[in-house]
Amino acid sequence: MRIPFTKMQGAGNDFVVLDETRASYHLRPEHYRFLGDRRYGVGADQILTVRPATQPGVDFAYVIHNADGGEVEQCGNGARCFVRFVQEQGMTEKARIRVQVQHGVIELEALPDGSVTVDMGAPRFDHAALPFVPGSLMHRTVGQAELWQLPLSAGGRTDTVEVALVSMGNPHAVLLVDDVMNAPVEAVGRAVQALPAFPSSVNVGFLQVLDRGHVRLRVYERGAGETLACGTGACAAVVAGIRQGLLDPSVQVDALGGTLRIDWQGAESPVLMSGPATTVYHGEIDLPEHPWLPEVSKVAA
Ligand SMILES: N[C@@H](CCC[C@H](N)C(=O)O)C(=O)O
Repeated sequence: MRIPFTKMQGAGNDFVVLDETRASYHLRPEHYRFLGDRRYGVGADQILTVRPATQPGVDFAYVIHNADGGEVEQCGNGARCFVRFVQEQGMTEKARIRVQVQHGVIELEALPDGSVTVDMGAPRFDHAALPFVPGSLMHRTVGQAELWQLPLSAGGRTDTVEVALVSMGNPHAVLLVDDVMNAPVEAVGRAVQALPAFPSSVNVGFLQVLDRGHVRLRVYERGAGETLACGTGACAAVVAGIRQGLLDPSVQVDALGGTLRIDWQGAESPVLMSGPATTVYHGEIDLPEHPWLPEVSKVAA
């Protein structure tokens, strides 16, 4: 089957975008994995599929798959690219769009300067929302945040890292670091994801606070490995920093691939995320009925 696609990126977090508003391709997880593969397919951190809305008062639905083929609840950078996509394809003339994602409805606004602001909804901290199963893990309270001590074993040694847990619809564990460029992002990210306390795995953010309105962030994503930026990761990291009393309500987040602005007034107020969204190219790909990829090409679980 030959299918059209659009390659997009938001702050370097890259996407294959599919339009299923007129026809459904009935793709299986191995197809998404193939599309996301950088050698055998197109290559992307996530695959976004635009579909018709199934609820009143909502403009579109979109479904998100990680590069490993797993479906996920939410994607911040993807939401901004989604808006650009439906505008550029002439699918809507609205500047404000309501869209269904797996975990609810989010609102997006295309700004005249070409950037997009997304209302990502209120963060949640209850364990069921992540999900997080603490068992006998210890925690302490700093400001309004609970910091959980996670034991990580590597090379015969056990270290402990402290994380704040935030759900932005999808799960995030956020660690504070002094120097994010030299943080062991992959080793610690993989070890945290593998803990039984995170039965659905978790996105792991490494946050360096530069000042009360400016941070650096790297994220080891569930199902994609380290990406150049993670929108929900930026929201979660800023929320975690504000709750620990380290950050003001409006923060510039420098990711490896670009800059995002995150605003949060606390409590039940929504997290607002602004940043770039760019179309890279349009193409078509022949999708095998039974795509094959070597084990070695598997992305992080
Ligand atoms: N890159 C994304 C997040 C994509 C989903 C994430 N990997 C997960 O599994 O939850 C973003 O910009 O938010």
